[in-house]
Amino acid sequence: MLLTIDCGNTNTVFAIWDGTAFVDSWRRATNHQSTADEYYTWLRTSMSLRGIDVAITDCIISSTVPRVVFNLRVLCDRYFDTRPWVVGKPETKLPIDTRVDAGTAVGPDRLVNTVAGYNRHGGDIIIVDFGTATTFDVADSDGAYIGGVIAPGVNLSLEALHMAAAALPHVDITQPLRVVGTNTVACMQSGVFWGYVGLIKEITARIRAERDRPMKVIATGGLAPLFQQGEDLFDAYEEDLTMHGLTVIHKYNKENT
Ligand SMILES: Nc1ncnc2c1ncn2[C@@H]1O[C@H](COP(=O)(O)OP(=O)(O)OP(=O)(O)O)[C@@H](O)[C@H]1O
Ligand SMILES: CC(C)(CO)[C@@H](O)C(=O)NCCC(=O)O
Ligand SMILES: [K+]
Repeated sequence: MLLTIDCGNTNTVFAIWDGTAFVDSWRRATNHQSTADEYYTWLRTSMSLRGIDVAITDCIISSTVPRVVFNLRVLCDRYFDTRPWVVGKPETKLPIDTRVDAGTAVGPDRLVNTVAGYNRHGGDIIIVDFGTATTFDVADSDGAYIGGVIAPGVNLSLEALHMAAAALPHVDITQPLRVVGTNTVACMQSGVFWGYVGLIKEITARIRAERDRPMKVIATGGLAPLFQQGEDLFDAYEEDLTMHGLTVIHKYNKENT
């Protein structure tokens, strides 16, 4: 069985792939101080709580936080007796090209999303991922990653208002009924929600114009469904896109090395 690990700046998701489907997945806060022993104890407990007793033989990691990779490597080595594939490391090959400025270290999550999007939908697509940051990744007609856009994440935008302005509270994102807020919380939610709808529309329209061709927009990340409500922003929403990409990259490396 394959263990796929997607480590973002906020959350780390572990999933088990049986070659055909995901058996289950678990999410925890990203913390570079977590040790291999802590990961293992937590994972074992999480698995047994769901009645899952399978042997992990392979592992692949995508991490936007370089510091956590060390302990995840130790986890794989000590407890699963396997050397993990780490996306972004030279020994882990990608089934797509990367055409960006020399010296650019593209976030592994963005490369994985592009692999997954191309695998499911073919080329000329835009992938929007609502994580800590909101990223737009552009795949060429041959699936190559050719760049994209990085915008502040939805929760980060709300948090920034709270952090910087003494009178602005901590609020959660939701779709406001009206644009004109009649209280502080509603005003903040309106600014971020409708501002984001505009951001998504404008950026995808400009990418299509710049590329001068039709392009499908695939969304992933926990907050994507919120923005899809009543708006025609995405052609598809795929919750498991990053995890799917990890399985594709793992298969590619198993078959080509
Ligand atoms: N309505 C909502 N309001 C606030 N948060 C939400 C809502 N719906 C889903 N979420 C959150 O969205 C998050 C989805 O996680 P996702 O993996 O897409 O990105 P992340 O974990 O925030 O960022 P990163 O991957 O960069 O660590 C979850 O933490 C979930 O709690
Ligand atoms: C943009 C984030 C934070 C999104 O998770 C991540 O992909 C990252 O750290 N990227 C590095 C810079 C880049 O992708 O160009
Ligand atoms: K993510």
